[in-house]
Amino acid sequence: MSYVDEVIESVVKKNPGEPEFHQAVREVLESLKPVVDANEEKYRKEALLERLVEPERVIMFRVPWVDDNGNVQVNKGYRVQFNSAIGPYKGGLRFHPSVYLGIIKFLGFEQIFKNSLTGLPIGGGKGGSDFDPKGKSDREVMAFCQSFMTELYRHIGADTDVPAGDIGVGAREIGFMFGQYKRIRDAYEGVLTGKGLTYGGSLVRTQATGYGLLYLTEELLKLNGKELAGKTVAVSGAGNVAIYAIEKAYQLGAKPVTCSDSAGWIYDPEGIDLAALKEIKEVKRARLTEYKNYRPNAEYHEGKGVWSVKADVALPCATQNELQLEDAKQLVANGCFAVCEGANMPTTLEATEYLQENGVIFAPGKAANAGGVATSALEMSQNSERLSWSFEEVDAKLQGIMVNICHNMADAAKKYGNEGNYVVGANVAGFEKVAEAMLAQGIC
Ligand SMILES: NC(=O)C1=CN([C@@H]2O[C@H](COP(=O)(O)OP(=O)(O)OC[C@H]3O[C@@H](n4cnc5c(N)ncnc54)[C@H](OP(=O)(O)O)[C@@H]3O)[C@@H](O)[C@H]2O)C=CC1
Ligand SMILES: O=C(O)CCC(=O)C(=O)O
Repeated sequence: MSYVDEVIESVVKKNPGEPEFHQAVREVLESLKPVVDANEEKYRKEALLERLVEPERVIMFRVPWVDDNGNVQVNKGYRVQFNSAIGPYKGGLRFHPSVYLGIIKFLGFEQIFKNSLTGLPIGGGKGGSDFDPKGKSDREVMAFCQSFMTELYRHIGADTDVPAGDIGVGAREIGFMFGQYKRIRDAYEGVLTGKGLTYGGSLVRTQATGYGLLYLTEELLKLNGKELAGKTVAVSGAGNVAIYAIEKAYQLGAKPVTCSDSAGWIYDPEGIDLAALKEIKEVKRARLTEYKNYRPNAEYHEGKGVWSVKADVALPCATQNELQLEDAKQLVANGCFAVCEGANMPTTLEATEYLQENGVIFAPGKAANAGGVATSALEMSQNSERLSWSFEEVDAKLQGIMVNICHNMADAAKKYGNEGNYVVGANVAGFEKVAEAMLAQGIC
């Protein structure tokens, strides 16, 4: 059995009941085989892969809070500090009822390579809770966030671990958590990113993941002799990533025609009405059923279905494993030629293989959605120097980072004989720096 297969087998055995974590490890390690084969003796001697797949620290805690009826509620809280070889742990917090340890571990593991790809000094971490902010009052969300931070504060810090948002965690939640950290620690520091602009946030962070996704998509299409302008785009999700992906798609001359939430999806052949979408999701925090009030001619369907629409480019921006083999088949049959992942691991392994085998340009999330965390790292830099950069300056840096990621993953794929396989390219390019740093730092 190869070294890679041995480690995958042991991960499955040692981490039972965590299929998303197994999936993420398998995707990364399988594609690293050429690099691992070339360095097997050294890596085995140092147990490099065994250390890579084991988080440096896992923190799990109780989060008690009182709801608006005076009842005590209890949620689970997590922070997985996965790898600090190249910098302080960095990665978002997810508040969603589906959260359990396996989800946080898969996200933390992905984050190691994504953060490395940005070229910035940030390690990999992730956290969250099974708390569902949907339908809760602002006071309930505040009570939860304050309780969550009352435990988390002792494990994080501007130079140790810097959380940010993810599903269910936006500016409101970050604000409540920042306030509580400051109060307990008596320290005004850049301990979270995605902060509001009045208290240390960075311009462009709100837009960064969606914008970055489109910057990378445009560059990757160019590399493949195609262009984004004039193309029809299918987007899933209706949250932070999806909204700003749609905004930048318009700015780059494309036409986004779909979006979705966990209840249903919209097909608007005239192009998604961005102002309506922002009002429904960012202001009213309402369901997509409301979209018909703004655009009576658009279609609303319950359940899943975004990938059945005819589109040139698909941008999954909702959640893990939302694009499955049957969806991939529909996309290919409808002439889709590029899939770039805005969400983390939205495409199953079988669907990814099918898309690649059918000549679809496929950009994995750890490269395509790295603009969010990259801009978070720019927020950390601004906090450290106690300065704020202009929108244009941060946006230009973001664009430069995404273009670099695109070329680095394409070059790495080519170097290891897998030209055009950007899954291999992104994993190899992200891994090489982390591996070198881990080897240089000894057994730790
Ligand atoms: N925010 C960021 O900077 C970054 C986010 N990502 C990834 O992008 C994805 C989206 O995150 P973000 O936009 O921030 O999150 P949001 O919470 O802002 O939006 C998530 C969207 O996806 C939908 N969704 C979430 N879970 C499910 C589910 N189980 N089934 C169907 N739909 C679902 C939500 O619908 P509903 O409202 O009905 O729940 C919502 O429309 C995630 O995979 C996240 O990890 C990656 C890099 C950075
Ligand atoms: O901005 C960050 O620190 C993290 C963003 C994130 O959660 C992600 O990249 O998946």
